[in-house]
Amino acid sequence: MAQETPDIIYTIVDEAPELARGSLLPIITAFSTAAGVNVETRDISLAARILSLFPDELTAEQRVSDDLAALGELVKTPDANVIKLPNVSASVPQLEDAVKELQSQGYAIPDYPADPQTDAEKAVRAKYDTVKGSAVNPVLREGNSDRRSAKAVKEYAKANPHRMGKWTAESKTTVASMSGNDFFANEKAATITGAQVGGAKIVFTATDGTQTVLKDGLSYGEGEIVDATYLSAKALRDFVKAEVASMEPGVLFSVHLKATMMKVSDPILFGHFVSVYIEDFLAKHGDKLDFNPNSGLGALEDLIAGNAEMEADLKAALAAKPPLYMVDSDKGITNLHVSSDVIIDASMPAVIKAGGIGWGPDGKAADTKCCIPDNCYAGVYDETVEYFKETGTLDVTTCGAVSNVGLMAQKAEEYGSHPTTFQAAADGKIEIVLDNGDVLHSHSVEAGDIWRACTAKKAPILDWIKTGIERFDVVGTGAFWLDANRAHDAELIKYVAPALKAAGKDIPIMAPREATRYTWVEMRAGKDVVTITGNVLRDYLTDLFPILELGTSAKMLSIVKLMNGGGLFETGAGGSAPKHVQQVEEENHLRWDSLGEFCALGESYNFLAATKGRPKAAVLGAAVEVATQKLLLEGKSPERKVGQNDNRSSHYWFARYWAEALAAQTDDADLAAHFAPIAKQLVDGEAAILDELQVAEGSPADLGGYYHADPAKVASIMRPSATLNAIIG
Ligand SMILES: NC(=O)C1=CN([C@@H]2O[C@H](COP(=O)(O)OP(=O)(O)OC[C@H]3O[C@@H](n4cnc5c(N)ncnc54)[C@H](OP(=O)(O)O)[C@@H]3O)[C@@H](O)[C@H]2O)C=CC1
Ligand SMILES: O=C(O)CCC(=O)C(=O)O
Ligand SMILES: [Mg+2]
Repeated sequence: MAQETPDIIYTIVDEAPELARGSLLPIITAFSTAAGVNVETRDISLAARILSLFPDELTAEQRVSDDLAALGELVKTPDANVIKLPNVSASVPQLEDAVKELQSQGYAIPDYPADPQTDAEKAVRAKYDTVKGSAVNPVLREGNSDRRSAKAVKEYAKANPHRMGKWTAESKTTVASMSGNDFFANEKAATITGAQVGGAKIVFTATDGTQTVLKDGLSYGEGEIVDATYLSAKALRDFVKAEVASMEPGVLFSVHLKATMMKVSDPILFGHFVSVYIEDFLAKHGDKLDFNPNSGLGALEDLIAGNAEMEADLKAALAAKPPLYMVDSDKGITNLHVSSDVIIDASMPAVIKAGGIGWGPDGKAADTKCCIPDNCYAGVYDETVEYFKETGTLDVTTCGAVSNVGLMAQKAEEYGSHPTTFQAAADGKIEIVLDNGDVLHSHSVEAGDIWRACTAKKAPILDWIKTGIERFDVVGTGAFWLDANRAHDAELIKYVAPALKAAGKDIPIMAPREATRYTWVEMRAGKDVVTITGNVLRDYLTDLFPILELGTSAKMLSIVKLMNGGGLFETGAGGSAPKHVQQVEEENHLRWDSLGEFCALGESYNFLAATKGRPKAAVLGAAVEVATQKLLLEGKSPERKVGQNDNRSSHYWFARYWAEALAAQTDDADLAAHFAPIAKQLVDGEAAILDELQVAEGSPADLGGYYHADPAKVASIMRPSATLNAIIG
């Protein structure tokens, strides 16, 4: 890292937002420089994170610094002002692809050891495990989450409703969950106090008495909520079998998990769905193949490619089961292809937005059974599905805005649990043993069961309650989503209820299912509603409501108020839209909407102005807001098809409106004088610029790599207008 902390750090990431950065960041940098604001980048892409693991294998020129680790330190300081774009949370197949790509580019990094045997392989695997799954967000999110739509964005969505599928009472779409023995049912929780404060370990004791320390060196503080639970593998398999057996004709089968964030537990859950679905095939060929069902059908197809008998048997095994919900029916990619393809926070809202519809192997829309095995949060989707069956499609022209305040800081709750999640190697018990000798939690488990421990620390809890109350005061309607009948939530309520009483606030506390219905009813009546939730619901709800209200969660403003005073401004609430990259490769049209980036940028300037006394940053921020509103009103956001506005042309309009707003403002005469001629050039150059941006559209684009694209190629694809480049300078 540079000696001095930059005013603003903009992240280098992957996939569509990274392509968008290629065109947007030069504009941001040029405008910032004019106001004396310095913007630097830090690379948190999957490729960079992989390369930073192996300095010894790389040449001096190839080595990259561990920017994520440096940022992880920065966010603990008041100086942090980071704009964080969505990045890939890699599944194992994605990680393997990225490694192969880097090797093909001449980086001598080791293969990903799928089944490490030697110590050397185990060491390599341990390194790769640190970049697997959701490995960035938990490091940077040293604060709680505040996500909402900017007023202009919401008003635009009401005036320009997106397409929605029709909900009818006859829909056969359902949500199916286990009847017990899941994480929800088996949860135990306690709040650490007095002599319990201090170290702890997690110990597995097999039925024959042998003990294994699964995790040592844990440390719990005063007031920290610690919970533990497990999900029975046997109960899960029984559930999957029963749900497959009870399918109605014409309905698609699907499973919705979060294998990226829950990178230890959910790939295993996914694997059970895969192995039940192709049980006939595995019974016949399983022994001959080195196949781990957790990797999905995509990996199996690769493994048996060219073996006609196995290919035919796999086809027959799948045909013997109900039709699967498809990720991409044109390409034959099913729900069970790879665990990172169907991510619940995006996939369930997509089904609901479409009117309870998924796409089947025949490419036709159909009702869908959505399996969400664990009951902790499945009720949110079940209640939503039932609510829409009863009440019909949401009217986006009249509904209110749903915002969220989420407990997230310091790896709160399930999303911090991967280091303390284990699959039981045999029958026995798993316990959390405190240094004072207390057994905090104990569970009897069977081989294969998935056990996990989660924590929520006191300071983040108190900050979350305070922020929740503040937002409630602004919004006027809302609730704390906590279930008094769930062990963890009951401990949290012991914080929330007294805090509400002390503050004299009458904010309801409701279990997720009840709160879901309450929120739909109120927002449908036109009221704005704030949902004050834990970490998982923060993630789920900030996709669910925006995807229905705004068409996409990419348009959300996503602020992380860091605990030590800094600011982290995430762009949107959604992901990195891999489909958008494919479209660029095929026909050089990027439909990624940078609205989330615009919102984050405005906030970041305002934060800089407020915390560092930088009035010029405030002028930039105010002008960003004016430009964003105008862009929406003038309909200059990206559209889906070649020849329409795309990401690049929308950035041109953004730059132009931004320069015009800076030229027109009267708070800073120097900036007005600087931007007046730039605004004029952008106006005069309109025809030439739009023409130059259009030229290559419709033909394939070579990015020189997927995870590690060639910066020169990306720059030339994303900045094809010489006229615009000359003006931006
Ligand atoms: N904060 C983070 O870092 C996050 C990262 N991810 C990562 O993103 C990847 C993809 O996840 P996935 O679940 O497919 O979700 P995405 O949010 O990437 O995509 C879902 C769909 O939402 C629409 N969409 C999303 N963002 C935009 C945008 N800016 N402009 C226009 N449309 C948009 C697209 O619809 P359409 O195709 O119809 O245009 C897209 O196909 C994964 O690798 C995941 O790990 C996911 C969530 C958050
Ligand atoms: O980190 C991830 O994998 C996803 C994060 C996410 O979906 C969110 O915060 O909304
Ligand atoms: Mg999310």
